[in-house]
Amino acid sequence: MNDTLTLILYIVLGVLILGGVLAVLLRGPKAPKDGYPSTRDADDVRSGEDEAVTTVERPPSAAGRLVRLRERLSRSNNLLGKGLLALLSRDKLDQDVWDEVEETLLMADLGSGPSERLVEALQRRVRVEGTENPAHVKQMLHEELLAIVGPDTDRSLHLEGENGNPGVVLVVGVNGVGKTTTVGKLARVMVAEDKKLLLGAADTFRAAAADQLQTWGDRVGVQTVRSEKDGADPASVAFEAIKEGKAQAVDTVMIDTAGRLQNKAGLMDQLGKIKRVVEKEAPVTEVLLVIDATTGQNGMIQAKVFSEVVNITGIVLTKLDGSAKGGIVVAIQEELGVPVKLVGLGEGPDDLAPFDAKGFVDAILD
Ligand SMILES: Nc1nc2c(ncn2[C@@H]2O[C@H](COP(=O)(O)OP(=O)(O)OP(=O)(O)O)[C@@H](O)[C@H]2O)c(=O)[nH]1
Repeated sequence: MNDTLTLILYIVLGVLILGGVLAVLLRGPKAPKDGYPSTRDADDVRSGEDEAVTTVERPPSAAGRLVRLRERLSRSNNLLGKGLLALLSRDKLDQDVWDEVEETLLMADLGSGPSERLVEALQRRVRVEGTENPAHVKQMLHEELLAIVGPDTDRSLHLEGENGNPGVVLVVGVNGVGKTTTVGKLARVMVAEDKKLLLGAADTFRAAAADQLQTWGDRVGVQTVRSEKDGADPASVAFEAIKEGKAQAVDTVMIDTAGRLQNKAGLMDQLGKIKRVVEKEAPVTEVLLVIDATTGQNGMIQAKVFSEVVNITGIVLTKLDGSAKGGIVVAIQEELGVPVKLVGLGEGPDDLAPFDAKGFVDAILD
């Protein structure tokens, strides 16, 4: 009896010990409450980081964007439109009125040549068509302004290359005009069109500039080629970007350049070198000069200097949402003989629109 009791006691004790050992073994290692302070291998993620890594935005297409952004263009430029229409609604369109019309156009940065031509064309039509009816004159103004902005100008962007090369887009302009922002916004447009692209951070003056570009790229899953060294040779970063772009068979490589240059000789050296070095790998298909629309005459001077240094193929006019001087579109095209291809109408990621002459004139006058 005693032996049986002892045996049962031993069995119960054995089961209890075995159960305890199994419970400890099966529980596994305990993770720290706030996650591990650093990653241990490539697939490991720090707590809270997993979402940031996997969230890639799908930006909207750029088609019809000027229509969405028209309100902003109207808001900043409707004083010009209203001023012109008030003048042209006067009972008598005498020389004083025409002088005031010309002054209003000049104030909106249209430039002296285009302002004079526009007034002459209107005067001629009023005389020939023999009417001063405000609605009719408004229609004439609409048509003549549109003619001067260039309704048939080819404003297509050359973003893709030929013969197996990627398209190479250089984005140039002085600092602060919105270059990096424009590259970021344009990258979104291309991603929306299912294009494969790569960014090159050739603005090596500030590490923050490359960070800013990379942030734009990361949001839409686009890689940025950059140098970790401040002040690295911009041409070599651009070259690496093109090489990588070719290896990955992307459609386009977009290069953001620095504008912080002291003088024309420095600018010429740097942009010239970037272009030369890049073209060892693939031809440059588009050189976009970014101009801040709020800088008026200063922007025009910058445009001239850049156009003497590099062959500009398109203008991006930024901050048109904050400028009442939309006439700069005409002045700059006239001065450089290069079309405005894109306009920036806000700080939002999708506030960049293809420039459309009719939409622009409608926004100012209607
Ligand atoms: N309102 C408005 N702001 C804009 C537009 N485009 C750019 N900006 C703002 O302009 C500022 C300068 O833009 P960046 O892209 O950093 O200019 P950047 O030319 O690259 O300047 P650096 O890197 O210093 O050479 C930023 O605050 C942008 O948000 C626009 O179309 N409208």
